[in-house]
Parts: sequence; structure tokens; C-alpha cells
Amino acid sequence: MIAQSQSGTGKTAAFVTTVLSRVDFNQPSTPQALLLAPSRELARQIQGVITTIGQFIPNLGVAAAIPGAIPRGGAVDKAVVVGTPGTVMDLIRRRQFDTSALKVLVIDEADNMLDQQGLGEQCARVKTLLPKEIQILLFSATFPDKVLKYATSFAPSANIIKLKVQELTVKGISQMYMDCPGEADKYEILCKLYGLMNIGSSIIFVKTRESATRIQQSMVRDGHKVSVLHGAYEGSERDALLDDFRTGKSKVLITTNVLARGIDVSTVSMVINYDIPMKGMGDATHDTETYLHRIGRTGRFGRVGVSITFISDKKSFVALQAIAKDLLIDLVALSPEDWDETEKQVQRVIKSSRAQASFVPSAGTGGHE
Ligand SMILES: Nc1ncnc2c1ncn2[C@@H]1O[C@H](COP(=O)(O)OP(=O)(O)OP(=O)(O)O)[C@@H](O)[C@H]1O
Repeated sequence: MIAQSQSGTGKTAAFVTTVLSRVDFNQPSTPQALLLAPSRELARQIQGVITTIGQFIPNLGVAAAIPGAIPRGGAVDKAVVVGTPGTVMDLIRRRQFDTSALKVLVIDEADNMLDQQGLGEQCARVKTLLPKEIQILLFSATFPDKVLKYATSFAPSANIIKLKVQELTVKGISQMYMDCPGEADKYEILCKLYGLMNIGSSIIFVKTRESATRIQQSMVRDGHKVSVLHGAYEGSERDALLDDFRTGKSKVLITTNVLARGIDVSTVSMVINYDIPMKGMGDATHDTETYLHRIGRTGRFGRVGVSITFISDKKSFVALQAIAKDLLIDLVALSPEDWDETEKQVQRVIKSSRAQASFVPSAGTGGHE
């Protein structure tokens, strides 16, 4: 199956219930289902959902195949395995993970997992080491045409559930942009935004690890309480940072694309694209998919949220226009010159109730093609 549904609409529960229905729990130490995700954070999150949904299943064991979780020489001896492709690959190669009894392969964020260099190769290689008759489930909120074509050869004769372009955006997320005079003004505008407003939890996306750390350090120096998470941190540190954010111990998280996809923290009411997402050699083109996944960290399962994308020059302005065109949307303009109005616009959304979101997922609002 290849399945597409908007961010925050509950794809995890859909594939987890499928997985759990396929596993024979009389063989609790034989790996029977493998779920792949692009980041350790998402793999851990999915592991948590499996444990929650399967809490009444006796003998349910879920192994996390992420860096550092399974010691060298140790066997993967749980019925359900969820991990990142590189680590899964290593475990299979070192004969710690016997894949011969696997019945289901789930790839979450499948367009990213199959397309991206590195990840795509690893997923393809993992597949060659699995039983030929394995059932394949590919899930994502986005499936660009090019990847969908490849996905259909990765999962031949799959049932396909696909969204129309105009259904891609979640209506509960109010999409805005801030027209900053220049790159150098972005930091001050960011601080002003946080200084003025009382926002629940929020995520700030930047382009590089270095700028994430730099902005975090400056904000802390300027009296804001902000955490930073990116790929340069050790696994256990990353786990602790995200756990603190989930529990509300920290409320502002600066990060890179590593957390753009899948992460589900229902209290996030604002997402800031400090740097607009770009892709390709030298960041030549706008990245509509990443934009959609980033803003989808708010407005989860019928909640409301705000996304604010900073633009500061012609390139970022053109990129945002192109994203808006791809998604057939209009964005609300915010001005750094009129903070009263900006505050009003943002607070109006954040303070509005869940019921006011015009997209509330339910059995009847599939909106699929
Ligand atoms: N039937 C349900 N009733 C209430 N809440 C639900 C239901 N199904 C899922 N949820 C909640 O909805 C939230 C979003 O689910 P999930 O993380 O699976 O979204 P997703 O579709 O995978 O999004 P993304 O594309 O961003 O990964 C989760 O907090 C989950 O617990």
C-alpha cells in the first residue's frame, strides 16, 4: 500500500494497527515486522505508539534499531522492530538481525526515505535482504510525482491512496510570513516575536546546525529560554532534549530539518521558518515538501496553529511565492513595523479553540482522490 494523508492526521495509528494485526505473538522473539523512519526521534516516537496501542497484547516486544540501542553482538529478538535504515542495515549485515520471518515492511516518510541520497540507497538495500513476498506499506503526507513513480516500483501493484494538491495543507494551520528588511534583521525580529507574545510550545527551523547553535546561544544570552537539537548531538542527548520538549520542560526548540518530519508534540502552537526550506545544489530551488512537513509540526489532529516564514531577500521571497503556488495557498503578511497588528494576528489563531479549526480529521473527512 502507498498511503498519503495530511500531517497530523494519524498515519502512525493506521500502520501500527496493521502491523499488530499481522504479527504472531506466539513467537515473541522472532522479528516479524520492520518499520523504518528517517530519524532516531521519529523511530522512538513510533516505538512509543506501538507500545501504547499494543499495551494489552501479552508478549509484545518492540526493538528500537537506532544507533546505540542494540549492543554489538546482541540479537534483535523482538517481534516488532522499528529503526533507522543505516542501523538496520548494519544489524542485518552483522547477522544480529534475522530477517527471514519478516512479514511486513513499513516505511514512514516514504517519499523522503526513497528519494534522498543515502537514505534511498539504504532502504533499497535493506529491501533486497528481506523475504521476497513481504508486504510493503509506504506512508507520507507528501508524494511528489517523481518519487511516487519510484514508489510504485518499490511496492509493485500497491493500493494507492493519494491526496489532491488542494488537499495537502491542513486548514487549522494559519500560514503567515514576515517580511524582514534583511538577513541581519531576522534575529532581532525573532526575539521581538518571543518577547511580545505568550506562545505555548514552538519550533524554530533553521538551515544549518551551526546557525541553530548560534541563534540558541544568542537568545539565551538575551534572556530567552531556548533549547537546540540537531544531528551533531549524541543520541542520548538528543533523546533527553526532545523528551524535555515533549513534557513542556522546554518550550522553544531550535532545530534543523532533522525534526521536520513526523515529530508529534500536540502543544506546539507555532512553527517558525527562520530560513525558508530550499533544496538542490547550492540551495537552488524551493522545497515545498519540507515546508509542508515543517509547518505540520503544529495544528496536529484538528488543533490550530500558526506558521511564520521569514523572508529577507529576493531569493527567499521568490521561493515562498513558488511554495504558495505549488500548494495553491495565500499567506498572511506580517509586518515588523506594526507589532500591534502582528501580535493580534498571531494571538487570534493561537487563542482560538480547537473547534474553530476548519479541518478536523474524522472518518468522513478523508478527502482522498
Ligand atoms: N483516532 C484518534 N483519535 C484521537 N487522536 C488521534 C487519533 N489517531 C491519531 N491521533 C493523534 O493524532 C496525532 C497525530 O498523529 P500522527 O503523528 O500519527 O500523524 P501523522 O499523520 O503521522 O503526521 P505526520 O505526517 O506529521 O507524520 C497524534 O498525537 C495521535 O495520537
